[in-house]
Formats: sequence, structure tokens, C-alpha cells
Amino acid sequence: MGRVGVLLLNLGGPEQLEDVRPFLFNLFADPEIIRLPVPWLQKPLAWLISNSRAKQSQQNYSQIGGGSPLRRITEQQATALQQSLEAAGQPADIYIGMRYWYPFTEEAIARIKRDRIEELVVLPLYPQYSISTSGSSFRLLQKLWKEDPSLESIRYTVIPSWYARPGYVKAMAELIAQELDQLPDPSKGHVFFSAHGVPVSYVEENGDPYQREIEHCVDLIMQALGRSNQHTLAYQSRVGPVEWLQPYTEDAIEELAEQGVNDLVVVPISFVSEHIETLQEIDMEYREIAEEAGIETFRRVPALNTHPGFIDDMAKMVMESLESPRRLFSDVVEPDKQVKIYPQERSAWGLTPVAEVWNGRLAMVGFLALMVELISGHGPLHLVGLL
Ligand SMILES: C=CC1=C(C)c2cc3[nH]c(cc4nc(cc5[nH]c(cc1n2)c(C)c5CCC(=O)O)C(CCC(=O)O)=C4C)c(C)c3C=C
Ligand SMILES: [Fe+2]
Repeated sequence: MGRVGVLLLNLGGPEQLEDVRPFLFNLFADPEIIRLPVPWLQKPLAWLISNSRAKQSQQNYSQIGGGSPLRRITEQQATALQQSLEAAGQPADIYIGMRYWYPFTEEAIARIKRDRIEELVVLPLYPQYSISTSGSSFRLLQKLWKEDPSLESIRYTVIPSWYARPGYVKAMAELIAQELDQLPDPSKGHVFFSAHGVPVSYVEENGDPYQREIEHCVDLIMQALGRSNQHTLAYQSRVGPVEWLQPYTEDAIEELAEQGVNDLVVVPISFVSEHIETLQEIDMEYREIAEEAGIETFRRVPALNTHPGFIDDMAKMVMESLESPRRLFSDVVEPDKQVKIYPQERSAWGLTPVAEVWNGRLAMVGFLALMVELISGHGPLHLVGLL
């Protein structure tokens, strides 16, 4: 086997407060996050949303020390994976490709080329597949491969999702058990899985397997936990005016409190590193909601980060994928699946050209109105609450 590389894909996060605005711009300029019927509006809209969201987002990042820990943790995971592969007799170079901040995926590919990697395993650090996360990174890679024919010499294979891996499931169950055992009565702890949400339209209109994979993942972890605790799955971090997967985490916490639940063990389920949504949203915002609703104990299960059982299982997964038939980007990303904005109008009228034109007009009117509001400093559009 030639020289082996592993490309770890991740979202990326602002490292300091000045990075927040350009990071948000990159995120909202991604058509897998917001796809507009008129592509030329993508960047102006991303500019508007990132500008109006930046202040609130900066406040959140300042509550966790002024930046995201994602790069540092991903680098630690890369080092641990490299050591685990080496110990298992499979030396490999590990590369990190972030989607919206440094080190960008493009930089990782340039290094992979420079190092003359011959066999590449593309491994997203998202356990479950979503169009908006792994899908977006695969689509970018597919584009880079199209633009640069010299990449054809790299034999690559893609791992679309891996939430059912035994090492991952076991490590999650262990971490949950550790938190339950800190409760006065472990059997009364309610295991509360909180997944990052996605708009409902991703699942219903675009066939995103994300919800199905999250639900299956929760079942597997509860089986591995092997305890009779009650559990709930809810979705957090909604953005914008459209409907996202439900129940929403804040509503589900309040409902459980009303039902008399006292002890919550919250499990972040869609991501393997600490990040803004564990450290700020769960640990601060949802904790406050829970306490106000009367929950007495609120414990959060730590993210896996460099959990040895998890890392060794990742190393095994890499080795297995090198021995398996290759999976190409085109096997995973469906070229004609498009995520679009304004799902309400679309579901009312179906995918007709009329709806497309109407959506285009709506987007344009919304854009002009937002410009007026932004320039004048006031206006009726607190539609911007979305942003
Ligand atoms: C599986 C995980 C994730 C899914 C699915 C996901 C979808 C998704 N996210 C947004 C909008 C934002 N996400 C933001 C941060 C963020 N998102 C994820 C993971 C998933 N996103 C992570 C790990 C992070 C944090 C990175 C960090 O800095 O620590 C943000 C920025 C933060 C904020 O302003 O709230 C936004 C915005 C959408 C719209 C979406 C699906 C369409
Ligand atoms: Fe997100």
C-alpha cells in the first residue's frame, strides 16, 4: 500500500472574537446551509445575516473564553488517531479540513498533494450524516477534485457516517453511566439526548438521513447502556424562521419538569468535540431554563474529545475502510438534491416553477427590505430575529 493519509472533516470555529463575523459569512454563504433560488443573492444574504448575527454570536463566544475550542480539540484528536494507527501497525498522516474556518479543507488538500499521499480515507468528525455537515464537505471535495485533475491519482474512499461503530456507542454509554452514577438515585436520572437540529425540509423534501440516523444512534446507545432509565431525544440550536426538527430542546426540558422529572443527564449527540453548543448553549442557556422550570440536578455528559476507546475505534474504522471497496464522493452526494429556503411555500405548492419564481421574488423583496432597514437603522423587519 502506498503512503496513507486520513482527512478529518469538521466544521471549524472562530478562534477569536474578530473571526466570528467572517466565520458566519462563510457558513451562510454555503448553499448546503441556505440555498437560494437565485444564486447571485447568496453572498449578499450571507453578508447581511452574518452582520446581524455577529454581535449575539460574539457574546456567546466571549462566554466560553472568546473563541471556539474546535481547532485545538480536532488537532488533539488527529494526534491521538495518528498514534493509535501507528500502534496498530498502520502509519498514516492525518490532515484536518475545516468547512468554514482555518485550517480550511482547501489547505488540507494542498498539503495532501504536496505530501504525495496515495491512499486517502475521508472521515467526517460527525457521527451522523447530514446534507448540511458531512454532505457539504463532500460536495466541496467533489468540486476540488473536478477542478484539479492531478487529484485523480489519489485513491480515496469516503466514510459517510459511523454512529453505529461499537467503540463509539460503548464510549458514549460509558460516559452517560458515569454521569448517572453521580446522581443521588441513578435509576431516576432522565437521559436527555440533545442533537443539533436541521430544518424539517432537509429531511422531508431533500431526503436527509440525519433524523433517522440520530434516532437509530440513540437506540443503540440506550441498548449499550443497558439500564432502565427513561430517555428523551430533542433538537437544539435552531436558526431562522423555518420549522426545524422537533421537539425543541428548551420545550422538552420544560415539559419534563412539568411531568415531575428532577434529575437530567444531558447528552450532546451529534458532535464529538466540545464546542459553543455544549459549552454555552447547553451548559449555560439550557441549564438556566431547566433550573427555572424546577429541575434540581442538571448534569451534562462531556463530549468524547480524545476518549481512548473512541479514538482506537476510529483507527480500526480507518484500517477497515482501506481494505473495503472504495466509496466515491459521487456515491454519497446526490447531485440533484438541493436544499432550498422558504420550505413552507414549497410544501404548499409543491416543486413547481411558479413556486421557484415566487421564492426568488420573496428573496429579492426580503433582501431589499433588509438593506433599507440596515441603512436606515430601523424598520418593520424584525424578521431579522431570524438572523
Ligand atoms: C451535526 C452537527 C451540526 C449540524 C447538523 C448543523 C447544522 C446547521 N448549523 C447551522 C447554523 C450554525 N451552526 C453554528 C455552529 C455550529 N454548528 C455545529 C454543528 C452542526 N451544525 C457546530 C459544531 C458548531 C459550532 C462550532 C464552534 O464554533 O464551536 C453556527 C455558529 C454559532 C452561532 O452563531 O450560533 C451557526 C449559525 C445551520 C443553519 C444548520 C443547518 C442547516
Ligand atoms: Fe450548526
